[in-house]
Formats: sequence, C-alpha cells, structure tokens
Amino acid sequence: MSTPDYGRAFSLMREAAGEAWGAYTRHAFVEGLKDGSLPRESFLHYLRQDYVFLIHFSRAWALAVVKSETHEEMLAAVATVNALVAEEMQLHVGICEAAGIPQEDLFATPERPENLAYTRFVLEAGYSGDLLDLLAALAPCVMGYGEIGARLGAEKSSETYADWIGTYAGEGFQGDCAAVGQLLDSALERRLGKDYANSPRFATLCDKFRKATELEVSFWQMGLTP
Ligand SMILES: Cc1ncc(CO)c(N)n1
Repeated sequence: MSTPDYGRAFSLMREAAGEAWGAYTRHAFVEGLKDGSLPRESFLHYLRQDYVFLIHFSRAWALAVVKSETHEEMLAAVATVNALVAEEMQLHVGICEAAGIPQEDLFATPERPENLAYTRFVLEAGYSGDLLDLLAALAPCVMGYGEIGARLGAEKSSETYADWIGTYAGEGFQGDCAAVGQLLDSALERRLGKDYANSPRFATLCDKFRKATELEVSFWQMGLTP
C-alpha cells in the first residue's frame, strides 16, 4: 500500500521527526486495532479520553481561525473545526452510547495527564506563536491518523474496530488531511517564502512537530493502561 500524499511540508517534517513517527503510527495500540486484539476496555477508555482530547483540539483549530492572515486560511481552519465537532466527535458519541456510556458522562471524563499535556502543548504553541507554530503542533494529529486510517483500511485482519478504522480511512477524513497539508504548505510559503525549508525557522517548527508526535505516542500508551 502506498502512503497517502499530504503535501511537501508534511513530508519534510515527518522525515525530520525520525523514529518518533513510526513509534506513533505503528504503536502496539494501533496494531491491536488492526487485528482486533486490543481489549475493549482499553478501546473505550481511549475513546473517552479522546473525546476530551477533541474538545481541546477543536479549540486549538478555532485558534487557527484567530491566527489566520487570509480568507483562504480562515476557510481551511473553519472547515477543520466543523469536521472535528460535527463529524469526528459524533463517532465517539455513537460508539460510547452503544457501549452504554451516555454523552453527559463522556463530557465529564476526568482528563488523564498524558491527554492534558498534549492538548495544552498544542494550545500553547498557538497562544504564544503564529499560525505556523500552531500548525506544526497540529499536523501530527491530523495526518498521523490519516496515515494510520489508510494503512489499517488496507491491512486490517478483523472487523472488530472497523467503524473506527473506516472513519479515518474514509474520503471525508482523507480529504481533511489533504486540505490541512495544503494549508501547511501555503501558510509556510506565504510567511517564509518558497525556500522555507532552508530557513532557520523551519527547524524550530520541525521540533514542534516532533514533540507533538512524541505526545501522540504517550497518548496511545495511556490508552493501553485504563
Ligand atoms: C490523540 C488524537 N490524535 C489525533 C486525532 C485525530 O483527530 C485524535 N482523534 N486523537
């Protein structure tokens, strides 16, 4: 299976993240989703935490609207806020409701430190930086799940977590990843020029990308320990 193409900047940042990228996208939790061996309890625990994650993640994308400098950037950020709140969070509500966890309980889930660390890291990148700092911290979440979804959609050996896999492998989410990849490329070119990859600033953005990737690894690990 070929890896989906989410743009030039994403490829460069993923490359610069080194081993952390594989540790994230091929984590034991992910392999357990693929072959169905992940315990249901871990999955539901992860989903509850991820619902809280998505609340703060949506706030971070709303901050991307605030930090936008063009109408086009605003449109891309607004579309992502909507995809998160109106589509992805609905998946969590649906699966948890079917498992007997009502939506009110989901919203009141006590936040685990790994979850808190990740989302506040992303928000902080946006509060104290510009759109580039924020996007560098947001990109691993979006495109990482895009890569995982595409691979598991092609390689899964069990239907146990097919709903979850289908959400991230599907056209909707894959389209969101492509759009975020384009936003990242154009935001970089607008602020740093076409040769952005050789600017000193790019190295600091790659650091943010790598840090967020490491926080994704911790998030999966947290999922394995209900
Ligand atoms: C932790 C985490 N990262 C990324 C995504 C994809 O939006 C998600 N739902 N949860």
